[in-house]
Amino acid sequence: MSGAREPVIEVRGLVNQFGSQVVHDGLDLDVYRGEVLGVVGGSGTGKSVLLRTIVGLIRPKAGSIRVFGRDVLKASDAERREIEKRWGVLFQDGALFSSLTVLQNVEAPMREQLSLPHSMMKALGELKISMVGLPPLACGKFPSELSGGMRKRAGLARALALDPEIVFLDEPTAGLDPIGAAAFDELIGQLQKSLGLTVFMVTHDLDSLQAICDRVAVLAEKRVLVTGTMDEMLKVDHPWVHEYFHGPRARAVTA
Ligand SMILES: Nc1ncnc2c1ncn2[C@@H]1O[C@H](COP(=O)(O)OP(=O)(O)OP(=O)(O)O)[C@@H](O)[C@H]1O
Repeated sequence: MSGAREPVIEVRGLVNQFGSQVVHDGLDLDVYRGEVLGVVGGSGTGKSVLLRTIVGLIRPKAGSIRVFGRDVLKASDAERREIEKRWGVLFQDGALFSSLTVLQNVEAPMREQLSLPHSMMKALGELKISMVGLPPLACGKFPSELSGGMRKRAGLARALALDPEIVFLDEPTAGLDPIGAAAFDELIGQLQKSLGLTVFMVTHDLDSLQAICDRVAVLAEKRVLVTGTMDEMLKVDHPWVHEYFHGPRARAVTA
């Protein structure tokens, strides 16, 4: 993680509500440039909703979200497009277009955002696909022809299509076997270091937290209850945090 703590995402007083259900109530969070932040919390605490709100898929009821110092909720459409070019998102299921090949999926954000000759997009797409450890043969395959792990990698290649500064990952290792999950963690860690990425990662995976996260943010009680390193999490006196970081699964990871 870089020494200067420059916040690239600043969330303040966020309120999200669906009908009578308040999911976030005054949530604050900073994400610093170059860090890998793991976002954890019990099921339904609003981790995915937080990610989706930051990237503009959910409009919050109240609060402010600054990304790269700009208020994304008040940005014009043109400003938003400029900001969106600077991040990539990997959704839980990869969210690939099923009717497009892997290469066409990776080219899609380039077609939308850049005006480049097709030969250049193809070359860049192939580069991203190799960066995530997929063989060249994968370029011409459709998502349905890939394993779950390969689909995640293809989704990651698409998230990297525009050379983003921030990557948002929603439970990237969910559904992978432990070896596949460890390999995916290693890939994210390597890419983060070599590309200097800031990573916002929603996860349930204690191995991922231990392996690649610089800091952890715990969602509970409709807000970010606490942030800190894994070591700091061990000292937090809160029932859910204690159970999560001291439970049998945690002991196996931190031992
Ligand atoms: N578009 C929506 N409309 C209505 N309710 C929603 C919507 N999106 C999410 N919710 C509700 O908001 C709450 C938080 O959902 P979210 O998916 O963020 O949880 P999570 O912390 O990511 O959970 P999990 O760990 O189980 O994936 C849930 O109760 C969910 O039903």
